[in-house]
Amino acid sequence: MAISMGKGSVGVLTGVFIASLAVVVAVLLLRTYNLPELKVAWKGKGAPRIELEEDEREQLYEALKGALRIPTVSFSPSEQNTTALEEFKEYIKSAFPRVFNSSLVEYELVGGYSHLFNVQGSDNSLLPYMLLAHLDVVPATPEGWDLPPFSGEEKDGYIYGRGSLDDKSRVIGILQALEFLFKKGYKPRRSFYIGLGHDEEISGRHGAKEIVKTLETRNVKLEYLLDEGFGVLDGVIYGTKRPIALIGVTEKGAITLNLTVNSPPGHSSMPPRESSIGILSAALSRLEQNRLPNLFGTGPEGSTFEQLANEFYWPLNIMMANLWFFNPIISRLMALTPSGNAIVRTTTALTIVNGGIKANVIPATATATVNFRLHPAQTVEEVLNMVSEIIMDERVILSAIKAFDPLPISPYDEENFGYQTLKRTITDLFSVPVAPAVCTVNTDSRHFVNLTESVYRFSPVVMTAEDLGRVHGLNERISREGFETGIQFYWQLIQNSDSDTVPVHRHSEL
Ligand SMILES: CCCCCCCC/C=C\CCCCCCCC(=O)N[C@@H](CCSC)C(=O)O
Ligand SMILES: [Zn+2]
Ligand SMILES: [Zn+2]
Repeated sequence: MAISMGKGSVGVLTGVFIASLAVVVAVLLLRTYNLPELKVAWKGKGAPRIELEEDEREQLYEALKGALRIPTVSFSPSEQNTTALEEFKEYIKSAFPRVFNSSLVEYELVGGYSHLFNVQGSDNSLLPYMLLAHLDVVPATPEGWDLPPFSGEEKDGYIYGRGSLDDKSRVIGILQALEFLFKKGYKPRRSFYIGLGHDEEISGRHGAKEIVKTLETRNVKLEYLLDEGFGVLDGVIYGTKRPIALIGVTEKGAITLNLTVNSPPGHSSMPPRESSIGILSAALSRLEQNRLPNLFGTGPEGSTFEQLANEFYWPLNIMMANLWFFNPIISRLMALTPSGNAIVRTTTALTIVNGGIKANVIPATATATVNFRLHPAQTVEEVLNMVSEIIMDERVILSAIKAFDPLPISPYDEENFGYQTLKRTITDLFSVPVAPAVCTVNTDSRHFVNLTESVYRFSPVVMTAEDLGRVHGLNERISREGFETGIQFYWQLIQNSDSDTVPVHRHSEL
C-alpha cells in the first residue's frame, strides 16, 4: 500500500521534528549548566599543614631510601624474599621509634611478616578507621633502569626504586606521618589501625587475609578503610582541563582461566588435521577477537564522568553531562584506548601459553592462561558462560584457578564519613576535583569487605600517564616534593578523621 502525504502533512512533520530537536538541545544545555560545582569550600577548619624543619625533611627522604634498599620481592605465589621481609621488620622498628614505643600503640606481627598497629584514640564511642599499604614489591632487574632498582638513589629531585610508587612510599609515608604527629605531642581522638601486608603482589593470602582474620576474631568494625589507588591523575583522562583525583569506590573482579587441549601425540611427519596447539590457538584467537560487551554506564563509571563533566573541554563537557543521550558515542570512544577499554568492559588478556617439547613431536597437550578483569556490572558466572559460548569447542577444557566477583560499591554520598573526610583532605591539599571511580586493578583492600562497607582506594600523589607506566615497570620513581606532599596528606587525614561529624561542603567560587 502506497502512503501519500500532502504538503500540509510534510510541514507539520518538519515542525514536530524541529520542535523535538529544540527540546533535546534545551535539555542538553540545561543539564550542562546545572552540573554539580566541583570547586568546593568546606565548613570549618581542616587540619593545619605540617611545618617541617630541614633535618626532619632529610629524615623522611632517608627513611624512604632505606626502605627501597631492602628487596622485599614477591617472585611468585610460592616464592618471596623472606630474608628481606625480616630485615624490613627491623628497619621500620629503628626508623620509627616513637610509633613502636608509644603507649598509645599496640603492635603485632601477623602472618610472619605483616604488621598491624592499633593506635588508641581517647573517644571509644567513635568507630576506628584503617590505613592499609603493602611492603612487598614485584621483581626488577637493573637492565633498562637509569639507577639500580634497589639502590634508593636519587637523580634530579626523584628518588628511584622498585616500590617508590607501589607501595613503599605509602608504607613509609603513613608511618612517618604518625612519627611526626607523636613528636608534636598528638593524641588521637578516634582510634585507628595501620595494616602493612607482606604479600599483596601475590594475592594477600598470608598478609592482608590474616590481618582480617585477626580483626574479625576481635569483632572489629571499621568506619572506613583506605588502601592504594590511582591518585591525582594529570593529563591521564583524555579531554580534561586539569588534574583530577579519583577515589576507587569499587574494584573490578578477576578470573584466571586455564585452557587445556589434549590430543594424541605422534611423529611430526604425519600430523593430524588439527593438533592440540592448533585447537588451542583458534580458541585463544576467538577470545581475543570477540571482546566481551561494552557496559559503559551500567556501573559507577557513569557517575565518574557525570560528576566530572564540568572538567572536560567543549564539546565533551556537554556529552559527559548527558550520558543518557551520548552514551553510545562516549562508550565507543572510550573503548579505543587500553585504559579506557578497561573501564567500559570485562577485559580479556592472554597471558601464558605452553605446548610442545621438541620440533618433530606432536604434543599431547597445549595449555594457556587467560586473565579477565570483570566490569562491576558482571559476575564470574556470567563471564564464564560468555567465554564458553565464544570458544564453542568442547575439546578445550576450561578451569578457573582464581575467580572473584567485582567488589561491592562503597558509598560516596554526602552523608558518608570516610568518603567525605577523604574528599576534604584531598581538596584541601591538592585543590583538584574529586570523583568516585572504578579501580581497574586489585588491592589488598578487597579482603576487608566484611569489616566495613566503606572501602576506598586512593594514593596521595599526582600521577601522569608516564608515571603510571613506571608502576611495575622501568625507572619507578617518586619526586621529593611528591613524597613530602603524601606525608602531608596522611598527617592531615589522621587529624581530620578525629572529627565525629561528616565534613560539610558548600559550593562556591574558590
Ligand atoms: C607518602 C605517600 C606517597 C604516595 C605515593 C603513592 C604512589 C602510588 C601511585 C600509584 C599507584 C598505582 C596503584 C597500582 C596498584 C596496582 C595493584 C596491582 O597491581 N594489583 C595486582 C594484584 C595482584 S594479586 C595476585 C593486580 O594484578 O591487580
Ligand atoms: Zn600495590
Ligand atoms: Zn603492585
